[in-house]
Amino acid sequence: MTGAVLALNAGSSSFKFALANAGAPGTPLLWGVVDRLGTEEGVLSLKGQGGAATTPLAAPDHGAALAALLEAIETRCPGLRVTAVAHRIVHGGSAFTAPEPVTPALLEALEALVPLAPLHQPHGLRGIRTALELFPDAGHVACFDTAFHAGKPWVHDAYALPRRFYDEGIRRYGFHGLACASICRALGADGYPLAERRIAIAHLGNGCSVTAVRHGRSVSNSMGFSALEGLAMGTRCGRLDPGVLLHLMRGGMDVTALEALLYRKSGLLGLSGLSNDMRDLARSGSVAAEEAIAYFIERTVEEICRAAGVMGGLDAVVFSGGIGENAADIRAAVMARLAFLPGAEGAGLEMLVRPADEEAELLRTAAGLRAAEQGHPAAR
Ligand SMILES: Nc1ncnc2c1ncn2[C@@H]1O[C@H](COP(=O)(O)OP(=O)(O)O)[C@@H](O)[C@H]1O
Ligand SMILES: CC(=O)OP(=O)(O)O
Ligand SMILES: [Mg+2]
Repeated sequence: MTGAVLALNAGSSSFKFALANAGAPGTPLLWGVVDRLGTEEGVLSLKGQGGAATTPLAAPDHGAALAALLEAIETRCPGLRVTAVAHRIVHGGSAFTAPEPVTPALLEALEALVPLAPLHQPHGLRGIRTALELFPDAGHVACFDTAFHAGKPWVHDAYALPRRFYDEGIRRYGFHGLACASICRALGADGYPLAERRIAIAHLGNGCSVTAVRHGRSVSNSMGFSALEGLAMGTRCGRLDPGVLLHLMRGGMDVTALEALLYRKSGLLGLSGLSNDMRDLARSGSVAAEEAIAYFIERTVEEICRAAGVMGGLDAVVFSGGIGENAADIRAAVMARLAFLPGAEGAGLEMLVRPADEEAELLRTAAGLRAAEQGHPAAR
């Protein structure tokens, strides 16, 4: 009996898990998500062992979501021995560019990055602490959103500040790396000629980014030092002239108020005055909701064009994330604007849709960790 591996993924509007036999991480036994965190329409969805089910959860926060997920695992897979847990940690900073076994020193280092990812890092770390208590005999490994982008060219890693700031870690790290890695792996498995292609991964969820991927490697990501830069997101502002920050600070706004403004009150929510959720905006019909959607599309087009420029051309756009996977009208609007781009061998720009399967990457890593501990060749 090899035991089971568990993946925990704390997103900004969702908490997800997947559970698989250690010997078959590619076919999860049970998968679940608590979605629409912080709203009255929270919902727990489960698939796999025990069948598909959805249950409403009023105003769940990340803590309540994690508890509901762990309870579902216990109820649906009683007595299962979890031998390894892989955790999505959004920010690895400059020190962590590959999966890291969880140790007290690692937790301390990751805690120091909480201010750089306030919508994610505390919840990822909460997942680790809770799972350490629940599965004390399992191996735990932290996997970083930033890691996929770690090898990108310096010009896409630096801000034009004095050099010492780069040396101090003020860099454009980029995020959504586990999602990008899962998409590249899935494309490769489908026989897509990734090694010869320039693709833009438009990860459009509650957090949104565009990654330029050439020959299967990240060249640039629209997010930067934090997961604030780039596209307009559910509640995050994306691109903003830093002069606005100076102005607001001169007007008396402190760090706490600025953080709340930029991370929690802006983006689709701020523009529409209604909701961070594209589903709500799509059915609202209000002028402000329409404008928020138009703004979202415009920024997405701009960032995909930037990716094309960076790679000297573009062969395909891959849509993923809650919006990218589900909102066909948003995809169509973005692709219509990009129709002028020639695509591979002049055949037109290709559009692909792939799930952001961060859990798949995490399960693979967890299974590899276990195999490595047992000296098994599958660890390679
Ligand atoms: N059917 C849908 N149509 C349009 N947008 C959707 C749909 N389902 C989800 N979304 C959007 O996706 C977002 C959640 O994206 P997701 O990638 O699951 O979350 P997270 O960024 O928290 O990981 C929601 O806030 C909503 O804007
Ligand atoms: C990094 C990030 O924004 O992640 P998510 O889209 O899961 O919130
Ligand atoms: Mg996500």
